[in-house]
Amino acid sequence: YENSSSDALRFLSDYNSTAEEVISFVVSANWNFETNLTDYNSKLQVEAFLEFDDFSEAWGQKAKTVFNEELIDSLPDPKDKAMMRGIKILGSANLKKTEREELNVILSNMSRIYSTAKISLLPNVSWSIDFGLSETMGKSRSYNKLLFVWEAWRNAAGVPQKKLYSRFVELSNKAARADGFADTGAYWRSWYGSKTFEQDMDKLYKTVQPLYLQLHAFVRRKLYNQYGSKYVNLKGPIPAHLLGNMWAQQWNSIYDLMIPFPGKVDVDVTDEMVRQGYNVTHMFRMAEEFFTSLGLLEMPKEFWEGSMIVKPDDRDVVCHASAWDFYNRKDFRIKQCTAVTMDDFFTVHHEMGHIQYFLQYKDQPVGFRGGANPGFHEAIGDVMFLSVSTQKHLHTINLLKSGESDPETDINFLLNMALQKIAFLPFGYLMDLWRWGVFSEKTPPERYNADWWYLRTKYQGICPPIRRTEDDFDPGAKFHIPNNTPYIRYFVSFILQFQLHEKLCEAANHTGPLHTCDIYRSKEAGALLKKILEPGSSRPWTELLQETIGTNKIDASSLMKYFDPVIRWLEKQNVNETLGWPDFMWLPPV
Ligand SMILES: C[C@H](NC(=O)O)C(=O)O
Ligand SMILES: [Zn+2]
Repeated sequence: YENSSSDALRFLSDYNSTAEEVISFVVSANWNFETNLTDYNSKLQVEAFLEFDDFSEAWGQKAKTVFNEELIDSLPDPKDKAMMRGIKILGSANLKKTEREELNVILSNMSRIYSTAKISLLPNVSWSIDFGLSETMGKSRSYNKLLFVWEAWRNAAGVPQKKLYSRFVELSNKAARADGFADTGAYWRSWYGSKTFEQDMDKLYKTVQPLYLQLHAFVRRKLYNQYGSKYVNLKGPIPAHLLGNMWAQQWNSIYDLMIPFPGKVDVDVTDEMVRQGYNVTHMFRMAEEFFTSLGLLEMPKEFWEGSMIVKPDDRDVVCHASAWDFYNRKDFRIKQCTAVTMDDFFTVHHEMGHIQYFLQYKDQPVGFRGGANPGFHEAIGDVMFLSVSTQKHLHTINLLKSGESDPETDINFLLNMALQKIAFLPFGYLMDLWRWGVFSEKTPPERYNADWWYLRTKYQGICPPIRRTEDDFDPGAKFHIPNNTPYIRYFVSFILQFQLHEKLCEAANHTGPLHTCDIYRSKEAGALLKKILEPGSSRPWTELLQETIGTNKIDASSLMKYFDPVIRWLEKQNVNETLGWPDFMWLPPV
């Protein structure tokens, strides 16, 4: 190739066809490891990632040496410019061979430590996070049993990661800085195309914080009623193990402690699913039919042949659910250790939302097979489930006897949704606030845990139920840290999904409150969604959003509109409550 625009375009098309084969090979090796966590598969996974580094280096160096900035700037199509710029980012291929190997081995080990961590409650009964531990955190109402599980999980899954993680940060930053980024966090934020992304997110969080404070005060009062004044301080942070979830990130498992109007129809249809003999395949087929009812694409046969939808009983796997694009325009899979529950029915839709996105942009060049920004990818499936979880839809699919609602049932429903969506917002925000601090080195290894708990108390208003020291590494006990999956995408998604829901409901000619909208079978809604998904990451997300839903901002007004009835109800419940946690340093007695 020489430094000419015709050669640049030839280079890009050659890259695109070669990249598919290499990426497909790497994804397969990664799949084989995550669905069978053996030493042998880890070795093959690391080797595949090293081959990908060689590929990135070869093509990246060529892009950097043959085509200069002026030429790239002169390319007429902004898509070609963007693609060329992407190829020039070498990532871990910037590192020496020995460092590349070290980095990939660390990532493989952190992933395996997390997914194989088990704790035993009884002799020869050991539980992993997905089978036993999460269920206990959701169901137990014993302060001390919750505490035992909460601490044991952090000892098994978090502590062993700490030294691996600090070395990972060094290597990851070295690679990012060689690409011209300040650190890994700056590289991750660059995917959102905003020079003021950190400020944007801080402003966005401030718009939803008042809603969170109302929910937090209400839930704290209910936990005070349940566990007493010894363990719950009505002016202090809530002990983190009492919220029904291993990470206190979503609180719907303790909804039964606070049902506003008991005796109404139960929005959690798990029992009915089991009664009707639902199996996992049926859950996947139901989700698929929701998408095809909108005129969107069905799952290809390779999906049904290749997916892993239940936990195998003969080997260790990464159970945390995920959706996979093999970048060969043929293989698309979900890996999920699915149980017949409403929570898992939600996750099936979440993961299938990713697959639908993959299918819609599969004919884009490889470099554009991604979300318009990562928050889009996390939002699609959740938007579908905002319709599926309505009484109207659950009645339509025969999981509820009546689709009729009334104001009190609405409050019940909206509180349950608030415990999933509003409770999540500070957690979704702080996960990468902590990591951006780590990558920028404001948070050095000797302050990993202290800074983590400062953010957990500052934003979530929760506190550790027992003393924490720097021998602990509590961030490591949350999947996305050892598995190096960025997280601000979920914060963006949990707000964006209500904007999309509102516009899809308009397209579906929905009338009435937003929270009762079900877009099922609306071809108009499907057509609008298709317009959002097809471009992948080939266009700036702000332009795409402006063109499709009439705004170029992530904005919480739709979320506030959806939850308005329950926020007003909470404000009434909280008239005598302290909002926030002025006793910031309070801790429960051990
Ligand atoms: C919200 C996020 N979802 C996901 O990983 O798919 C989580 O589970 O922590
Ligand atoms: Zn996801």
